[in-house]
Amino acid sequence: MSAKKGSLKISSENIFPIIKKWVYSDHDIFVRELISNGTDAITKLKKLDMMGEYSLPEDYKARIDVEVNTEEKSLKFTDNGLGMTADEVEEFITQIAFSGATQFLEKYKDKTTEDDMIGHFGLGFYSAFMVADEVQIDSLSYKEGATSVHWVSDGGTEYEMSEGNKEGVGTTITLFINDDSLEFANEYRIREVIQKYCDFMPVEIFLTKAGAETEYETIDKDQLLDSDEVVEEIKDEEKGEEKVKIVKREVSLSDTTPLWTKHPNECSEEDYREFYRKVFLDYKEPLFWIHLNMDYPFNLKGILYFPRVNTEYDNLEGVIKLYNNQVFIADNIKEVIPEYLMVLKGVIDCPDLPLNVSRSALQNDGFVNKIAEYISKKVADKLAGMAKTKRDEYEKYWDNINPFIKFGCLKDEKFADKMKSAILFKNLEDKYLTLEECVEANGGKVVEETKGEDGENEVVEDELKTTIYYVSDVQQQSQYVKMFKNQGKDAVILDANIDSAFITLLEQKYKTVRFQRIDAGLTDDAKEEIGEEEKEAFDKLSASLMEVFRKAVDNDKLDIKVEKLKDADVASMMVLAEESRRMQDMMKAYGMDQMDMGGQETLILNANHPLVKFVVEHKRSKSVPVICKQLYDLAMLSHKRLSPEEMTDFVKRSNEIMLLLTK
Ligand SMILES: Nc1ncnc2c1ncn2[C@@H]1O[C@H](COP(=O)(O)OP(=O)(O)OP(=O)(O)O)[C@@H](O)[C@H]1O
Repeated sequence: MSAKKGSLKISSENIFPIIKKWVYSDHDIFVRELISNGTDAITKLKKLDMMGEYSLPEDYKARIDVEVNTEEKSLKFTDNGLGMTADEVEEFITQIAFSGATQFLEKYKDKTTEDDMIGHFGLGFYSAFMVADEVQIDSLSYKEGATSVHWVSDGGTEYEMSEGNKEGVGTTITLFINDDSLEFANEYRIREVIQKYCDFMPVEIFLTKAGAETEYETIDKDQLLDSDEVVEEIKDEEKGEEKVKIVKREVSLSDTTPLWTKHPNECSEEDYREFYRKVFLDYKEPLFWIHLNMDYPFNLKGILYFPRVNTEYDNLEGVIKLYNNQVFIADNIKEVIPEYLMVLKGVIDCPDLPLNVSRSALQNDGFVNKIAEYISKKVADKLAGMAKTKRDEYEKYWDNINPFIKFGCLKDEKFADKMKSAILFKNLEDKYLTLEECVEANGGKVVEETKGEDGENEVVEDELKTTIYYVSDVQQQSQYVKMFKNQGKDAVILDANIDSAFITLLEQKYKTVRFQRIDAGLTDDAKEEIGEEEKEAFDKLSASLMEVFRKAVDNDKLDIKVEKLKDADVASMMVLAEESRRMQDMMKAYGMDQMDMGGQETLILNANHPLVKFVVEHKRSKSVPVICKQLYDLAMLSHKRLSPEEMTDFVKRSNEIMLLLTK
């Protein structure tokens, strides 16, 4: 061919300055773009072979070679794909790719944050100019009689094309790295970038350093492969061993058949664990995983892991890596993965995703919403299935996974519906019960729909509801737990932050169930009945106790109730109506806990206890104010945390009381 010069047609200003100072924080994406172009070229060549339009050499092995030349400050990307003729370079590179890149930049040049975009697909070949002053293409097309072509452009608007000397079908793209991007002319940096984007590319990728000395390795002779280049045979007569020195075998940077592309039946438990360690660098074993594998109505493969998290110390943010045909796109794309699944770690590969559009468009994309729905459904199916068929195993995970499941139920009604019988409650004996089992144990029945004749949801009277008692802090509420156990009653442990909102959701859904914290009130079983004949005297006693206590703790609004408790060990306790507690929890969640919403605690005094009796009988004693304050604080302690001042007072007073023992 005769040498040809030309200029890239642009309407107004030059796009290259824009490309160079392109706002991506990740200039490194050119690696992904060039390697994906090479992969596409290889796929096309294989297709031509399958269609009988070309026949691949017997020993054909698809590969992409990346060569870094630190002296020349250049990078070469070579693929053995279908190659391009001079006309095709003209068409694909100087026309289509160029106008594609121009359009792309036009669209995004005003967007300053990365958040506005997803995936950055689309800039393509011209992304090379983000890091290079000059780019060369050497290509030989698969077509019969094709001659090789050499194209060069120095990042201006001019290019030159002439006959080249590329041997072997395929394409080499050479980048002469600009001074601002010299980091990419370093083999360690480039290895890192390839691993970031191309870890699971479907073609093997080899990285070499120009001018590097040949490396060797010694292996047992019986390990020798046909492809090995033998340098020397080593015989150890004494040991009777035969070894061979070979040129060090190449190791591909990409795993071309990542686990998610395999059928679940072909993967062992250890495969899943190893993949998890490798991809997420998390050496804590995952709890379990879900392998997604779907062809219809859209293509989606992936593996989602439930990580073992320590909710107290670890942050709950997971990582979901998104791929398009094994090419890494981005982490944690909220639009594709339902928010409550963001605690998981996993990979999702979806070739059908429209990745070159902005995030705001994704939010309203029906297809993207369907993917999110599908993922959510699969997770629910897996959990519900496990709860049904492997209950023991599921129970073991429950403490770990329950906050996430509850969050999911609050966020997504469909998920909540599917999880209905997979929600567990741990009781005081560390047994796990479903809601149904809990309600039945309390003599009730779960009724989901309580619609009246007019179709409206009926209000169910409290008396007709089954109450499930719960403990939110086993240590703090131990006094109540003991009382409960003594009465032969049971309660469930709900100690996650999310539980308050979650039980409210359950009560809305199941109108015949209500939840009450164990210290929300006194159950009838806890107190002795007061006979008619003693009522008057008892009321008097109550009134006088109230007066003494209110004075002692200096709070004339303090709500006090005197009861005869069956448990003689309990002198005082605090109760707070469930509605008031939920209101307080809600206020706390909205950061408004400073606001006084009324709904005070009630101090219960046990008229059967000797200390309370002492107060009644010795109202004028000097010890009475101290006893009252102490009883009040003790009741408070097992109810909520004391403030620092209250705690200081309590400790000081306790010491004073002990001093009395020494006298
Ligand atoms: N290594 C290559 N081998 C063969 N053809 C190539 C190669 N690189 C680029 N091309 C041709 O140039 C065209 C333009 O490439 P470019 O990377 O700019 O866009 P694209 O790959 O079509 O789309 P995108 O990168 O946005 O997904 C490609 O469609 C392809 O026909």
